[in-house]
Amino acid sequence: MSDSQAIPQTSTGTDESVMGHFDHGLTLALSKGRILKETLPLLKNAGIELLEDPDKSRKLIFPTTHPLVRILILRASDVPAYVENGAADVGVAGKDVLMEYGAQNVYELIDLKIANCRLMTAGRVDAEGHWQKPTGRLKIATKYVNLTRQYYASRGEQVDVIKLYGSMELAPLVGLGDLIVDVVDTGNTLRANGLAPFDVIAQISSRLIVNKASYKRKQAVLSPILAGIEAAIG
Ligand SMILES: Nc1ncnc2c1ncn2[C@@H]1O[C@H](COP(=O)(O)OP(=O)(O)OP(=O)(O)O)[C@@H](O)[C@H]1O
Ligand SMILES: O=P(O)(O)OC[C@H]1O[C@H](OP(=O)(O)OP(=O)(O)O)[C@H](O)[C@@H]1O
Repeated sequence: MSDSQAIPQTSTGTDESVMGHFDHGLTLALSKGRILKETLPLLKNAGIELLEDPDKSRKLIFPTTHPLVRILILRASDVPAYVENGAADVGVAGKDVLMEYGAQNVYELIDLKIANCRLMTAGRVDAEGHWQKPTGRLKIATKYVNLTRQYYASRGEQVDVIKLYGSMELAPLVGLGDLIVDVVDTGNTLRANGLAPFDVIAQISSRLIVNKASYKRKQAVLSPILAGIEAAIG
C-alpha cells in the first residue's frame, strides 16, 4: 500500500471501546435502519447515546456517552449470531429473525414493541383479487426458509422453498414461486406489486436479547440499562 492509500488512524480509532476486547463493558448489537432509529430513544432513557452519526460514518463499532457501552452496527439477520457467540452481550432483533435463526445461548428479555409487523404469506392476484392456486407442490420464495418449512409442515403441506435475500415481492411477478413469505406492515409494498396478503404466520416486534454468560457476569452494568429501557417502552 502506498503512503497515499494508508488508512488514517483517528483518535477514536484506537480507543479501547472501539478496538479492544471491552470485557469490562457491554457491547450492543443493533442493525442500521428502522431498528437503530427506533431503539435510540429507548437507549437514551438508559443514558446511552451515540457519539457519532452512523449514517455519516463507515465505522462498524461506535462508542457512546455511556463509558461502559459500545454499539456494533450489523446486518439485522447477523445480530443473533453475534449475541449467541458472545461477540456482543446484548442485541436487538426482530422476532422474525430470532425465530428463523433459532438462537440457543441467549435470553429474550424484553419485547421492545418497535418495528411492529406481521410475518405473512402473500401472492399475485388478478383484477378481482383472486389467487390461482397451482396444481402440484407450492413453491414459496422467502428469506425465512426455516420458518416457512415449519409453518407448512405444521399444516401437513409439502412445499418447495426457494431461498432469497431480499425483494421477495418480485419473485411471483416473474414466475419464481407461487407465494412469498415476508413481513408486512402497511401492505403498500404488496399492493404496489399486484400482490395480496393471505395468512398471518406470526405477529412480529423487536426483542432485546442477552447472551446467557453476559447476563450472569455483567449484571452490575446491565441491570440499570435494562431498567432504563423498560421504563421507556410505550
Ligand atoms: N416494513 C416494516 N415495518 C415494520 N417493521 C419491519 C418492516 N420490515 C421489517 N421490519 C422489522 O424490522 C427488522 C429489521 O428490518 P430491516 O429492514 O432493517 O432489515 P432487513 O433488511 O430485513 O435485514 P437484512 O439486511 O439482514 O436482510 C425485521 O427483522 C422485522 O422484524
Ligand atoms: O407492508 P409495508 O409497509 O410495505 O412493509 C413491508 C416491506 O418492508 C420490508 O422491506 P424493507 O422496507 O425493510 O426493505 P428491504 O427490502 O430493504 O428489507 C419487507 O421486506 C417488505 O418489503
